Amino acid sequence: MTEKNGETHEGAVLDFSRRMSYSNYLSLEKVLNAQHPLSTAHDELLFIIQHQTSELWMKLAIHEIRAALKCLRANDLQPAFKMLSRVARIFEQLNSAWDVLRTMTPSEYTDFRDALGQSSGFQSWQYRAIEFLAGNRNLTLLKPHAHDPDIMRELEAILAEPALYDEAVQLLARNGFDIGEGSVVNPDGTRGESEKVLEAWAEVYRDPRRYWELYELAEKLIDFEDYFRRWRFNHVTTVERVIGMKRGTGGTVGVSYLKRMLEVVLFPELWRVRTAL
Ligand code: HEM
Ligand SMILES: N[C@@H](CC(=O)c1ccccc1NC=O)C(=O)O
Repeated sequence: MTEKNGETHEGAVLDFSRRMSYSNYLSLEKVLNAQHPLSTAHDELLFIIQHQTSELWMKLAIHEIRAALKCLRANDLQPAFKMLSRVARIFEQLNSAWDVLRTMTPSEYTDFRDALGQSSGFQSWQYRAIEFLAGNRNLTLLKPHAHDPDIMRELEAILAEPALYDEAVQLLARNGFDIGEGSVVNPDGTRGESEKVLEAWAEVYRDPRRYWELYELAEKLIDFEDYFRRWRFNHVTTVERVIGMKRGTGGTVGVSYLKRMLEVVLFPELWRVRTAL
């Protein structure tokens, strides 16, 4: 094939003056011009890109969880399984990404930490959205977003709907199990334990063949929480490695706060059922 400038390359289209190109389709102009370091420190670009890519993967996780919720509500479990598997894989991707950030030493981080002011991952609204979607709903954590009506609307819309775990427990009810009052929500938005919900899951786990879809759903949720826990663990370990026991820019005590978050359980009866079998 001959292009009008006379050059060819393996039949590839070479003239994009009037066609949609790779960059056009992906809005790379915007994405690749969205890194604005505030210092001259070499590692600040790593820090920014690490967070931006994490936020992009979180955007996809939110998209998948919301779609999975719709499917569960419609008793359409197979597509929900596929989406939940994808969410776990996204977290696996986020977990591997810590290896890149860990190449940054404490001295290298100190070179630009002051430039971050009081900004912190604590203010990641997409991270909160994922926690809220899963079922961990601490309303105090809406506060850092009170100044932004668009984000507040988005988070409140998520809070207005049942969470992933509520949908799973409702599915138990629709399959004839007695779930009592359903999943227990503690005053701080974390999940407590219901004996009835535990007993229902125990029945499912005692006879997986009979309740295969509920069993598969439970295992998808456990998989998701497993990867989510690994993310929290990688985060706190990286933080300790980089800033030790310093207070966080977001105002918390730092590592001790993050260690406490390791104890949060998203789907309590699904973990306890293992002991009950
Ligand atoms: C050197 C790297 C990092 C350090 C030193 C660090 C430090 C911290 C600290 C100290 C906190 C507690 C809140 C505060 O007071 O600031 C925090 C929270 C948080 N960080 Fe990071 N972080 C790092 C990397 C990341 C990355 C790559 C992400 C990915 C998006 C992230 C997301 C978060 C989130 C979501 C929270 C809130 C956790 C919660 O409330 O449970 N952080 N971080
Ligand atoms: N909380 C961190 C700062 C930090 O890590 C951060 C700052 C701005 C944007 C994202 C961040 N990442 C995770 O918390 C610190 O105390 O050093």
